Amino acid sequence: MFNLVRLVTLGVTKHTDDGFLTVLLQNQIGGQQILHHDHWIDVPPLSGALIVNIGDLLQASIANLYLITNDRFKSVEHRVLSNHNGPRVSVACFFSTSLMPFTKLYGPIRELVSEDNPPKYRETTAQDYVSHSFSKGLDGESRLLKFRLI
Ligand SMILES: O=C(O)CCC(=O)C(=O)O
Ligand SMILES: [Fe+2]
Repeated sequence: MFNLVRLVTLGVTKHTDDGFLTVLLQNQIGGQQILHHDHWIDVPPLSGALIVNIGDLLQASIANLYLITNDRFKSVEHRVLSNHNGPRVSVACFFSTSLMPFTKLYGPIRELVSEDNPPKYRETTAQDYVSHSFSKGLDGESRLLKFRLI
């Protein structure tokens, strides 16, 4: 249920992750930043600490055992700056079924929607969502817009 992908990071432009959760270990070089109220904040390297990022699918949808949060949780915008203090290594586990051909639909969890808080996203499979993410690339605009109802 997860993909282990990261290798050596040379720098990554602003984006959110397209799965449910990402768990990440970075070495002492640092470089990751999150966007908070329009300011980039360093995520300092802490020996033995893991970074856990919420991804788009957790923000927008929910599976029976996960959550579908209808924007209650937000996928964090983040980026990685490369610097010249030494080789940067990060190891990331992306929790998603990604491009596997599963037909399970993810949409806002019933318990979190109401007349006052209607669903903000239409249902999608993880495969369709990640295909959209791959074709869109990291252009700085949220991929969730395509699935947004209101
Ligand atoms: O290397 C990092 O710190 C993060 C990389 C990242 O954001 C990603 O692969 O999605
Ligand atoms: Fe990321």
